[in-house]
Amino acid sequence: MSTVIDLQNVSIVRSGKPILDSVTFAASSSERWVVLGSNGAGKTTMLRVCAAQIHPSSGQATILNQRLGEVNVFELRTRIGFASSALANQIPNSESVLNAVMTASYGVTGRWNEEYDSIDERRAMRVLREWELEDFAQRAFGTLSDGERKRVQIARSVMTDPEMMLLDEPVASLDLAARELTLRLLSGYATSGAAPAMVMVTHHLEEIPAGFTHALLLQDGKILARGEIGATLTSEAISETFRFPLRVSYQDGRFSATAA
Ligand SMILES: Nc1ncnc2c1ncn2[C@@H]1O[C@H](COP(=O)(O)OP(=O)(O)OP(=O)(O)O)[C@@H](O)[C@H]1O
Repeated sequence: MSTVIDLQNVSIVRSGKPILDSVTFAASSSERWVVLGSNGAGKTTMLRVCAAQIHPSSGQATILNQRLGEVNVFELRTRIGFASSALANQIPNSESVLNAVMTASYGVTGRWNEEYDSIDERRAMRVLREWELEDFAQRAFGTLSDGERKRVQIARSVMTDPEMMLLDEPVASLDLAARELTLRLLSGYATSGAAPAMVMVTHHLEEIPAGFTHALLLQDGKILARGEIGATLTSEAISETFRFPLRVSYQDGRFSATAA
């Protein structure tokens, strides 16, 4: 077991305001974290620090044993799987699904002049199969439904066999069937022995895949609570996080919340 994320007093300041405020957080390779918080709490910002996409304004961020500010982030990013809508928006609509996944090998979103080996293509096809996307391999990315696009984002993020996987709202806005299919696949991946460390951002307890082990609650850029998932996702802590009285339930590995 090794530490994959080590944030020490990390602050991110934008327009003179701290949007992450002295965050100290560590995650190890055997942990699957969910990050919850209301709109604007700083979840995506924190995930982008972990993805080596932004540097702390102050404090230290060490990702996969590389300290941000002292390393080539382009190399580091190839070791990190990152699935987000912002990244998916950069994939050209005309790109085939196979290419949308395969181009992750080069850290690019559209195919240009890179030379791919047949091994890249075989791996991309295997990843598409694992995420139940093989029938879409030759379809243009722009013709997919939201649910299919979200799964392509995830498939793309695992293409490089990453040492850490970061997911920004991987099932937000999906219909019930698409959400449950994606959560089942994510849960299977999270609980397979080969899975890397995972950190997933979401707004909804219903969107936490079974098998996630830890939770972190953010509010106004600060950590309110963190720890083992069952002990952290209490009605009290979730009510405080969302500043609304909520009751948390747990059944068959899944959490849910309703107004108290
Ligand atoms: N470049 C920027 N300049 C100024 N403010 C910013 C900048 N980037 C983010 N913010 C602000 O920082 C806060 C945290 O943003 P972030 O996207 O991390 O929140 P979030 O918890 O992911 O929110 P949501 O759940 O709505 O996606 C927000 O209030 C946002 O408006």
